[in-house]
Amino acid sequence: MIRLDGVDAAAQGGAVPVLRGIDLAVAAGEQIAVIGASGAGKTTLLHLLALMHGPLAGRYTLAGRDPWTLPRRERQRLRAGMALAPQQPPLPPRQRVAVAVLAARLPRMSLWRSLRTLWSPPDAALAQAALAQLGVADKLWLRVDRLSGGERQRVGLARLLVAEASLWLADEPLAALDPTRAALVLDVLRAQAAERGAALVCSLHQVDLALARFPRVIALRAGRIVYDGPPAAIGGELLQELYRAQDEAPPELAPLPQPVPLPQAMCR
Ligand SMILES: Nc1ncnc2c1ncn2[C@@H]1O[C@H](COP(=O)(O)OP(=O)(O)OP(=O)(O)O)[C@@H](O)[C@H]1O
Repeated sequence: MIRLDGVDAAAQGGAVPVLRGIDLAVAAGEQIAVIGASGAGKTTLLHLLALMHGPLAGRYTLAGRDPWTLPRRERQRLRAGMALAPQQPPLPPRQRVAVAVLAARLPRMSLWRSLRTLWSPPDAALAQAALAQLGVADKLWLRVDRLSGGERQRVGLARLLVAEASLWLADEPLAALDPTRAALVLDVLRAQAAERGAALVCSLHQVDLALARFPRVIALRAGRIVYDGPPAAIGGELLQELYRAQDEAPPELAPLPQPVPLPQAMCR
């Protein structure tokens, strides 16, 4: 489905390489977790896969073609086959949840149908079914700015379920959820992606869930893939190495200056 060969890439809006020498293949219907410390390049990798920006070096191949050599329209058509759920879903605050969810289907719709969807969503039942899977069906007609952080995140994920995409990219989809809800939501994402035959690439800080629920795990450290394979072969040493910066003792702080005693007159 997708191949990256020797790819260097900057973060979106950046110019210097954040990812270096990335070799990676994503097959149709595969489920992959991407782990790594903050700043390791997980979001950049997901954005790169989603065709949000091209590589600085190396080659991106989708279904045998390099999308970055195609006309923009053609590339947009390829992009319409992918759905990205960003860390913070960019949902218009005054929009109804039903409209926000169904907006994920707009790239595949005619102009007339997309205008109708935004005005009076004809597929509200579809949005409701997706929201129900994620435990937020009762929010269908609520305004987006009335949602809690965790509800908002699940509305963002409901967009994957309705998007009719063959590649789902979820960037830290559990960040705003409590541990019980996080495991349930991850199971729904995995089951629904499998049912629809979509590949799922998911960046996660919950390493335990990544190792327990995904058949393939990619570990990034400082923009390089340091592991790509089944979770069973990931040892404690590799995990320590991945998150080493977090384990290091904090730098010794210089002592704070002693408070200067105020003159008696100012203390009354
Ligand atoms: N617009 C930008 N310009 C330059 N550098 C950027 C830009 N955006 C992000 N970066 C840098 O790119 C690196 C990788 O960022 P990225 O968001 O991909 O990491 P991440 O692994 O997803 O982190 P986190 O787990 O904290 O979300 C970081 O060092 C970050 O500071």
